[in-house]
Amino acid sequence: MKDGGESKDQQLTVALRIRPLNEAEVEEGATIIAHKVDEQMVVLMDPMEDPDDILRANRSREKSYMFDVALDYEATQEDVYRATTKGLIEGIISGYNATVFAYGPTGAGKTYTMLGTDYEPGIYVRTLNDLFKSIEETSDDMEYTVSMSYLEIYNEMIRDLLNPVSGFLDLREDSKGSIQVAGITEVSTINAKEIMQLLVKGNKQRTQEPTAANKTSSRSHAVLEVTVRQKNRVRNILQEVRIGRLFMIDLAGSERASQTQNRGKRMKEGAHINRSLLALGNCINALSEKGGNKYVNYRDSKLTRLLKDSLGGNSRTVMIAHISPASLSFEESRNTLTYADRAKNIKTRVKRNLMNVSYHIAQYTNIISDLRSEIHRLKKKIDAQRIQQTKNDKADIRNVQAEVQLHSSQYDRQEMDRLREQLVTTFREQMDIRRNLMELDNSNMQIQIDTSRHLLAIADWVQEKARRARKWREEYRKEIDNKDESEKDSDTGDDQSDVMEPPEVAVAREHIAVLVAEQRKLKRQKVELEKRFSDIRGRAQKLEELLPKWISSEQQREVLSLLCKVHELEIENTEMQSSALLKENVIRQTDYVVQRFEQHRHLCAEIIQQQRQIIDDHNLLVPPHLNELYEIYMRELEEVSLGLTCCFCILCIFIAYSAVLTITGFFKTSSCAQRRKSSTVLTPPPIHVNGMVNQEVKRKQMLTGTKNIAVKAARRRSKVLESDNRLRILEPMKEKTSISLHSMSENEESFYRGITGPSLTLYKQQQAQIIKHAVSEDNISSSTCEMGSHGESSQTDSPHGWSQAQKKEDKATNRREELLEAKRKKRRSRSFEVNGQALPRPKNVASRFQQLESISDNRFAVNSQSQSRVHGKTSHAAGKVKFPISHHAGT
Ligand SMILES: Nc1ncnc2c1ncn2[C@@H]1O[C@H](COP(=O)(O)OP(=O)(O)OP(=O)(O)O)[C@@H](O)[C@H]1O
Repeated sequence: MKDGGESKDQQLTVALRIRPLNEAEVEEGATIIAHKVDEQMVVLMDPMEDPDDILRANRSREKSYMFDVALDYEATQEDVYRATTKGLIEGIISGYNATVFAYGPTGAGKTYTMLGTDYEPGIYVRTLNDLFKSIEETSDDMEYTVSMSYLEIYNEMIRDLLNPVSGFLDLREDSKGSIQVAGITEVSTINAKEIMQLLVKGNKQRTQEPTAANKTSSRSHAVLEVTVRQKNRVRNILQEVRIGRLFMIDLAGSERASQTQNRGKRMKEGAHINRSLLALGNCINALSEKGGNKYVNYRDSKLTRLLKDSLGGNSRTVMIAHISPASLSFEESRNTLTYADRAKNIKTRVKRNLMNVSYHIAQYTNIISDLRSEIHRLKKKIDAQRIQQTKNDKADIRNVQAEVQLHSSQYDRQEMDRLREQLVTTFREQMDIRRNLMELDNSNMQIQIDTSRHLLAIADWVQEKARRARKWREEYRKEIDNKDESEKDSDTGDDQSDVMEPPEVAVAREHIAVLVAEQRKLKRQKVELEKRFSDIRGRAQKLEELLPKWISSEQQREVLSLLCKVHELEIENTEMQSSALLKENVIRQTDYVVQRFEQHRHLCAEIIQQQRQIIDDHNLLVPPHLNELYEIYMRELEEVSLGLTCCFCILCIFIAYSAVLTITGFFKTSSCAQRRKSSTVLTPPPIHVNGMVNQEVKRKQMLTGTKNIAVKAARRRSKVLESDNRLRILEPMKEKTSISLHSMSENEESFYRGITGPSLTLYKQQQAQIIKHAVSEDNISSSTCEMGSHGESSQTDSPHGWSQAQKKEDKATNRREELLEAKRKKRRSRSFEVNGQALPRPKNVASRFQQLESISDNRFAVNSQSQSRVHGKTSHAAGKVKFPISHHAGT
């Protein structure tokens, strides 16, 4: 399912209805305390107020409330319907979700509003009538299907009101996060009359008991769901299916035990009702809080779980609050008004539910139906042939032999019919399994997409945390600067930025765990299905082999083989559909991967900027090739109004840049100097070079927020790379890293020796390991390594080494380019793989990958050139370069 258009925030509409005073209330001498002042305002007066009581004069509990609509005893059912629900119908038909729910204490008139009476029908009937009218008006162009379900939540259990014998049902959250009632009866209807009959039938099943507060008190929450699916009759290439859902909910009334005088079973019901309404109240409270990270606990009751989308998700929602005007109900009315008042602040985010069904899939369906009619025709032909043959046999008196053989041929025919039946059954079974496998693949894809969505939410939080940590550090640094030296020594500077993880992130983690479990389950199911499929296929093949033995005429044989062919085609057809859907999902999955790269880019940019800031702030001298890399990075930023592809190549530069920082131990050294200057030290992330972490750097890293972000970023980066090996991101990285390692000159090495002193041995060991790893993993990187090292040695060994080295470098660059081109070709020809299945690569994804590949390759070329330049420069300018050692020594 795809989102249709933009989503927009929408405020919950709150209406208030005051019912007329009833006989019982009049008998008890109640006065009217709730008044409608105007179309939107109501006033509730305190019945305890005594105008002559001077002491209470300033403690008035009279209060006025504003709502979207205010209705009193004068309002008819039609008025209520028009003011609250009529406006939703157009939206439902266009594919929006909507909810109308009646809220209020027991006996306040909720069922009257929603269901009404035979003479004064309520919102259910009026809405459905109008809905069908609208459908009829547009049915020339549009094709509609309407289905409905009706359930009640009684004592925290769900009952199907259209099929009460089905027992209690469970609520399940599907992979898209929307709540479904497992096993609920969904009746497809074609007209309003039928839906009304179903409604009446369902209502009879609803739990209703007389209580002291209401003779026909509903002891359950009733939920009527109507789903409208709409699609254009004229077929387009991309056919849209709009799905609008309407929930109409008649809640049970909140009640006070004293008022209802309930005992035993009734009291238990009341407790359940109150519990779920309390949960609803809590959700309303949480949702109505403005700003901040609000956590809404929908899980406390079935009612709130079911209303999740209506309250906080994708739905236009109308709440009709009900109160009695009687002075006896003051407390209940006040509570209801307070909740309704809060509910006004709730915002939902509505979007149209569109499903783009590729018309090609519809075409495949047409092919299937064509094939079916072909099968039908062929079967008829077989029968006709059989009759004809029998007639001929009887008419031809000369063929005495045929009479003799009649028995045996009849036996043959029976046997063949049996065989044919078996064949058809096995084909049908195969088709079913194929379809199930297709559905499993789809669900699996959906799970992967959802997992990515949740991972993104977690990644967002990690970034936010890093931002907060940075802010805190800056403030802390400022504070430290303001303090004098003695205070600095005593101040340990505990990190105050450690903030609690928001509930959404915890929920995202929970969801991921659930999704992983679900994925495992699907995998098991798939294995089973595949096994069954291969068994059935084997059986079908055996049957096909047996066929010719039982067939008496050539014509019949042909017909039957055609029949088989038809089934084969049908199977192929299903496979095509499956692969089309898979491709669509792969595209969506790729979008998520791209999003994740985008996030990485932001993180990388931040780290680079921060590190650069430190270098600038403290006038640190950096090795020239590092500067070179930084320049390329900055150029890259300036050049383009960065598209997606650039985030990838910048990420690569960042990796090379950080790898150089890490490998050279630059920050190790500068951090020592830094530490003496200030208490805040930032270190680069431990970069995974061909899967290894520079342990020395890791050990030296200070306990700052940067470390956490960097470690997480590195981990995430390596995960992303693993997960999408099609991008072959590691190769340019490896190449870059190995080049940066090997293109280091003797001078540079001595420079590092000077800086790092004792850690040089360790650094050399690591370097050797990295190179070994790179060589064993990739031919290209190994060849570049070799080339790099040759260039170096000739450069340093010979006095005329520069020109020779230059030539060798050029040769090496050419060789590298050749190898890359070969690799690129190989990559392009490679098929697009999903779950081990080879698929042709979809056009737009292929072009996106090509962009990424070419940029990464270009980047590599530029980078390797720049490396060569750095190489040359360093050896020439060795005498001029002022290395950080002087800075270090100076400090
Ligand atoms: N606006 C109204 N006009 C006339 N009668 C009404 C109105 N509202 C409610 N009533 C009557 O008041 C009585 C109680 O109403 P209703 O059963 O709808 O209350 P309720 O809020 O659904 O109660 P419960 O939560 O106990 O089910 C019914 O007899 C109903 O006909």
